[in-house]
Amino acid sequence: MLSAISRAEFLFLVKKYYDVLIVALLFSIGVAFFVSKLAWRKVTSSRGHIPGRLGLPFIGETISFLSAMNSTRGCYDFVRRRRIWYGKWFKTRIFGKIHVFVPSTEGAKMIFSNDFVKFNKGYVKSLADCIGDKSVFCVPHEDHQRIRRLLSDPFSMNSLSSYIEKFDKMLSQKLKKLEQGGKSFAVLDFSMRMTFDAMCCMLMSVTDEPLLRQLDKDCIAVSNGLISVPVMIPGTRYYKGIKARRRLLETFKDMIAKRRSGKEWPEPEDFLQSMLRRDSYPPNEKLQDSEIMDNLMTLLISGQISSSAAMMWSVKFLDENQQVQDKLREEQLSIARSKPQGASVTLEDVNNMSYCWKVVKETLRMSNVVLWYPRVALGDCIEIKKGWHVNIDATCIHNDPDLYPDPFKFNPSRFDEMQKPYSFVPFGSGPRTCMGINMGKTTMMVFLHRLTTDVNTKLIILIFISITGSQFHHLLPLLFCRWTVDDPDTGLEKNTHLPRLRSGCPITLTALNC
Ligand code: HEM
Repeated sequence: MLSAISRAEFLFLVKKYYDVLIVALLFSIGVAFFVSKLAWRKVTSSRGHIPGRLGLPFIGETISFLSAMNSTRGCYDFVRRRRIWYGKWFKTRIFGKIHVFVPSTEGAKMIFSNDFVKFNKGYVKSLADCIGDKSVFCVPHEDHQRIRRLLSDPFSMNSLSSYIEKFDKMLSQKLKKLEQGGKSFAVLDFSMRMTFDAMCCMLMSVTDEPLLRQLDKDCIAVSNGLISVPVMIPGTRYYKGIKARRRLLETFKDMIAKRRSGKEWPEPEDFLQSMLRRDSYPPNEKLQDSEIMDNLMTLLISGQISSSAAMMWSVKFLDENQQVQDKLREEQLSIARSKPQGASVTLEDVNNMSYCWKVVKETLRMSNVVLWYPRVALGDCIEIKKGWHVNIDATCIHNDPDLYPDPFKFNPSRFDEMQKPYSFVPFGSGPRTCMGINMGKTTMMVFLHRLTTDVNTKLIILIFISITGSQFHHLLPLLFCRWTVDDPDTGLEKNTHLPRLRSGCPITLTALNC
């Protein structure tokens, strides 16, 4: 079009109609402002204000929140109740801060896509004190990008591939022992230990059992202190978290010193080594020791707690939905049959587990191991004021019957259909999306593979099937490893920000059901 008129003609038109152009420009700006205002109004509430109760200054509804935290219904009960009283959008005041719960895909989109621009991560003092202010969770925007980029090594496809094989070997050995023992065990304890050991091996090549258990104990104490009252009183979660952090830092410092002096040199290179290799790199291409240590802690804790809770919920949901379990077992057995006896699961196998991935997605949708994602408004944004906390309520989005018909039914096949944007956000979205998304996903899939296929009697059954003929193939899923949940209690753990069964979901593995 521009080429159709000459420069001189263009200048002539601008000169002649400049007043019309200015009016058109101002009009467009006005329209854009009006449209964005309308969009945000639609996002917040049709009534133009956010309902809710702020209560007394500072205290607000803190006591109700703490009492929900301290109940076996879990802290989301606080949100659930207010949603019944005020509707989907509501505001409240907790520990002196105003919080708005954002329950819609439009709201999630608005916030996720404006991360660092209009919103920043919201976190409490105890979190920064326990995990460290150099953690990727807490650092400001400028450092966040660099740290995130430099932390990406363990999440490359190569690292993931070797992680899967190591994790699988570890897992199948431990499961076999448990199945032989025939005793009840809590899935949560088991999955916490498995994920922690696998992360320690990958990040720092630690395999020594006493050291692993000490690190594990300290990381759990740090994780328990993340959301606590930040006062150093002996016996409190905060106190224990800070003490555990100091012990962890000592151990990490010791490890770093040994590696720098050449006393330890892991082969193949692990995450810590890949960080130390950068010692002579320019500042923006390496992490300082304090950044390495805070982020080691961050990866160990975030890698352990969310994956292990999700693994526990998958066992619970599959136990309550035997048809889904059978369908999953069928898929997993066909993968197991296509491999030599005793071979490890590979990344390629995981990529072929399409139904298993749907089971994992449905588990994450229903369990909501991260209930909501906290952000702070960096400026006024219509009804939201600067400094207010906005919580993207993933739980509400995942339970929305308009997005997920019959939302409390465990139905992995609902993921046969494409999801609407921002309607499935168990790993967050945008620049702060979970860094371990593939690791978390594959950890769960390898776990489900072993749980549904692995038994010592596998070979005997295969021989039996091949002798008796292929017409019995459909019985195969019935013959493999099954489990029974030994405690039907649905109460949740108290005083935690993660929904986890207080029973830890005890199960007994049974090799044969015939
Ligand atoms: C099923 C397992 C997992 C779930 C459901 C999960 C979920 C999440 C969620 C919801 C966030 C926060 C997003 C936000 O605030 O917007 C997050 C952040 C993060 N996750 Fe995960 N996660 C899982 C596994 C892992 C694993 C295995 C690792 C690492 C080994 C990991 C490392 C991280 C890190 C480092 C962040 C902070 C990212 C940032 O702020 O830039 N996660 N995860």
